[in-house]
Amino acid sequence: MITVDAVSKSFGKLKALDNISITCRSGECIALTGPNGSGKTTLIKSILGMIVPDSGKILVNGEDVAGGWKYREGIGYMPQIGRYPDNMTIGQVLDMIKDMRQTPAARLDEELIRAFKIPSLLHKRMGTLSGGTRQKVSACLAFLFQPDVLILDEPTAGLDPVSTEILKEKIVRETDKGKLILITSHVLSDLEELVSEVIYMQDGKLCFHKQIERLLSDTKEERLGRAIAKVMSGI
Ligand SMILES: Nc1ncnc2c1ncn2[C@@H]1O[C@H](COP(=O)(O)OP(=O)(O)OP(=O)(O)O)[C@@H](O)[C@H]1O
Repeated sequence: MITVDAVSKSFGKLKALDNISITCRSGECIALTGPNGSGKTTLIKSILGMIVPDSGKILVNGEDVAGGWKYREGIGYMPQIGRYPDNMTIGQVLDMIKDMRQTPAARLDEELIRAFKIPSLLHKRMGTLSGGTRQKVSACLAFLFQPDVLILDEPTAGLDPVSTEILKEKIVRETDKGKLILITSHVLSDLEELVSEVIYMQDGKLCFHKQIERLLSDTKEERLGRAIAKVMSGI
């Protein structure tokens, strides 16, 4: 569970987060969406402890994120652009991260590694990978340690259609197991089969946080994109 309580963050005069309060519960797959520059990445980075808010409080599974890094072990994070040492191979990156975490092999989730056929690519150097293969490595790492919370930033960007389906099916399976999954994406058509709730931000403010069925029934729309457009145009 993630609780964001009255969080604000400014960069100079710009309020990137303006008094945001939201609660995200386990077993939900939540779309975090909004226009470019609305504060989504700033919110995610604040949850991950990569940005320190000016005010407010964030709890992840009951732990204050300002209180130390231990809580991060419970979060799998797939960044928009994964950055890895160029001269390491995929195999070395996977081994290094497994070594750092010291998780017993039996507790690793290697389902995506197999589904994306990563074992045949282990010898490839990170610096030579295509954008999509790099995304696959990031996805594998996000799910590897079976975290309770997954934060996926534009997860399907750059993935081919087959890999997108593999990742979407994985997201559904993990949500059904009771994980909390927060996804930012501009590709709403990719999200509508997955998500149970939508958080919409604009200009650093929370515009709404609704269950998807409620959003669709309130707007009498069948498509997520049209429903959001209707709410935001005030119809
Ligand atoms: N480190 C920073 N220094 C200054 N301004 C920043 C910084 N990080 C973000 N901003 C600004 O804060 C605002 C919110 O940015 P943010 O990246 O959170 O938006 P976003 O909703 O994730 O956008 P996108 O959909 O384009 O990824 C933007 O105006 C951005 O320029």
